[in-house]
Amino acid sequence: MSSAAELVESAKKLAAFQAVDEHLLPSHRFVGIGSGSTVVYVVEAIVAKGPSFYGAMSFIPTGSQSKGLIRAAGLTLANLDERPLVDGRLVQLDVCFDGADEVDDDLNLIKGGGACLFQEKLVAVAAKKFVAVADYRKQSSRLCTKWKTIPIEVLPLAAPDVLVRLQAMGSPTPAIRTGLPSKAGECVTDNGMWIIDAPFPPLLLPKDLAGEAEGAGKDGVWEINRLARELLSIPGIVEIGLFHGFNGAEAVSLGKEGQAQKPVAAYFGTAEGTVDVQRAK
Ligand SMILES: O=C[C@H](O)[C@H](O)[C@H](O)COP(=O)(O)O
Repeated sequence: MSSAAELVESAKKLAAFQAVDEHLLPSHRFVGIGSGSTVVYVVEAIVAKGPSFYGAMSFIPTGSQSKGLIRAAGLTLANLDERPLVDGRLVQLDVCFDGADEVDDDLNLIKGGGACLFQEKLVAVAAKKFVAVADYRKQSSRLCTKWKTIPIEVLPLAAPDVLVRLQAMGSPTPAIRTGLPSKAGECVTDNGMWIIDAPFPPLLLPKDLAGEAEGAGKDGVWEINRLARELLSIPGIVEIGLFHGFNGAEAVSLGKEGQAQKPVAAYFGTAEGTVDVQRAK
């Protein structure tokens, strides 16, 4: 491995270990495990705590890679729909750890670089608390600055129409993701869908509009919440890789438990060997 690649790997590991140390408690029973290369270290950090710490916990995967990680580590696997009912409702996950492709100033995320966004969102919204883990390359003030496309999971049959609709919204070159080099043809998700990567100019935060709500989307520049709503209104789009809105703590005060997509904190391993923690204000 080159030294640049080693720096990135060690940054991911530092972030994951600190996030697990600060957010996983021995009293926790249901823990979401996201997808991607950083989450590998989350599982490593959990295993390092020993069976007396994690033995009573069940781990909920966000896709087939994550399921494999949980199994290989010898942790107890449970599917999202297998949580017990309490007062007629599926019990919430205590915490969920997941990676991100880009994180903005307000902890909105782009996810789906590894085509796992749909189950990731289902697990994130089922958790009381979502914690993002990443390396320094993922931090930016506005989404679509460094990671320039939004991954969108679509029904294959609808993909050509969705491409046209995205172009009409101002995404210049939306493209169906290929499975190359490992698979000829389209990238097929864990849910049997395809991914469209749709480029957009850097997204505005609600605070950028300062009362000019009608300006959202003007001149092809979108405010994040409005763009998310518009994308999800397109028939054929199953889910989008924008994680936005509010976090678990805010959901409680808003009376919207079970709808929180944003992390309460993002942990970024740095190239200097430290961890930069961005917490919700
Ligand atoms: O589809 C993949 C997921 O959203 C990942 O969590 C995201 O791409 C970040 O992955 P990594 O930790 O490999 O950068």
